[in-house]
Amino acid sequence: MAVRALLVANPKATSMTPGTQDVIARALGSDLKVEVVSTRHRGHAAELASEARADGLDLVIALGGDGTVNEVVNGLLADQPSGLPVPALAVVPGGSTNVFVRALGLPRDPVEATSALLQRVRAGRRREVSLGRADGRWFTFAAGVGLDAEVVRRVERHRESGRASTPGLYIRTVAETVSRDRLSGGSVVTPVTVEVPGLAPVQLRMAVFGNTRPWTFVGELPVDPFPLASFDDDLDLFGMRRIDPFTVTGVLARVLRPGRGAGGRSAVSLHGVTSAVVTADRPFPVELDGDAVELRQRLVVESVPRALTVVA
Ligand SMILES: Nc1ncnc2c1ncn2[C@@H]1O[C@H](COP(=O)(O)OP(=O)(O)OP(=O)(O)O)[C@@H](O)[C@H]1O
Repeated sequence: MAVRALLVANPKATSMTPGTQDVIARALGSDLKVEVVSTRHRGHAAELASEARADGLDLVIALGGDGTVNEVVNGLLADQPSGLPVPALAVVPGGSTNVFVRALGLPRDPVEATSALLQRVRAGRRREVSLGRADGRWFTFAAGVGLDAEVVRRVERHRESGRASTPGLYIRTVAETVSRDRLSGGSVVTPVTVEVPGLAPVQLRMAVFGNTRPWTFVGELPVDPFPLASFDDDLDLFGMRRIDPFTVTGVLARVLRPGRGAGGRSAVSLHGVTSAVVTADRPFPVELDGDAVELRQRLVVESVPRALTVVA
């Protein structure tokens, strides 16, 4: 019997065109009984995924960037009557960075990825992956606070004013945020306190909880501050005590070499983090899977093993 699937396509994702979506939908339709819906607004992908579960579909395919994947995951795992099976997730990359799908080992090119995905569907290749949760909201590869979240927030503002999402935009925004923070005496990036059970609280200017590796990419280059992170394990924490230009440049130079980790005196690295609480004196920005969410004054982060089945 053909697999019943829903393709949730974000037409606003960076590398999506109507032609790409059409070609991918037709290719998937050759093997699957697939319905195609384009998202019409932020949050729509979550609604569609939640409905797909209620309708008893086998598979939900996200076509877009990491924001679309994040929404689909949150829709699939949203509260529903108990016992309702959760459809498996598959992803075809259509965004700018596409961290989750690349971490699953699928090609970056959407057409190549569709072909690889169809082979895996035919072979019945599925795996369970761990996920993270931040104040109840699911994340697939990373949750960040401090410098990282401030940069994401600023990049989003640039994108709203028409700038394209490119590695250069991120690098310029990191440099701009670090130098403004320095000139303002540290008031641009809110310092946070991170508490992990069993360890003394630590004051950080940046903290990223990673669910897989690499954390992200700069173009082709993986950024790999937590080389032990894996979908089969709890979370990793990569933190920085200082974010002056010298420290940031040094840490960046290390994490751009895969497998080495962050290291250095100002970096904090922890593997196997099951939960953490982040607090600050004032509301601080948070990013989940590369998208800014509402400011928080306290954030509870937890690891959820074997949370979701994916075709990979
Ligand atoms: N029709 C739409 N109009 C405006 N925004 C939308 C629409 N559909 C989805 N979105 C929003 O677009 C945002 C960005 O999408 P997504 O992350 O998939 O692409 P991207 O930013 O290009 O990729 P990446 O995260 O890999 O850089 C998501 O947060 C999603 O909520």
